[in-house]
Amino acid sequence: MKTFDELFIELQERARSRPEGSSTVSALDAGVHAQGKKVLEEAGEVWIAAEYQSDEQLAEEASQLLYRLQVILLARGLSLDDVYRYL
Ligand SMILES: N=c1c2ncn([C@@H]3O[C@H](COP(=O)(O)OP(=O)(O)OP(=O)(O)O)[C@@H](O)[C@H]3O)c2ncn1[C@@H]1O[C@H](COP(=O)(O)O)[C@@H](O)[C@H]1O
Repeated sequence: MKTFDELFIELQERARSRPEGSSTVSALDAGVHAQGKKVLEEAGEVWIAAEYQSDEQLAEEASQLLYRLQVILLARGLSLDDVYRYL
């Protein structure tokens, strides 16, 4: 189990060290267009899960949306503090 902040630190480390087989490295290399499509895809899956699926499926889709959101922030060089100051 990890928190949103802990995941972001982990992804920053993946971006820095670029380990073989990392999903994050592949997603970063795919570029902003592909990253944006993933954010939209996962957001749609969250909506579908909320309307038609189980609590567990909703939670899983939400985790994927959070991951994809972090990837797009990371690719742009933003930190979580850049976002938190608007909360
Ligand atoms: N939380 C995630 C995570 N969520 C989603 N994904 C990626 O997203 C893929 C699933 O996306 P798809 O679009 O294929 O999913 P889908 O077909 O829509 O699947 P469903 O939504 O229908 O279930 C997975 O195979 C992963 O590549 C993730 N990849 C990595 N992480 C975490 O990120 C950290 C670093 O991972 P690596 O970079 O792979 O080392 C680790 O803590 C991982 O657990």
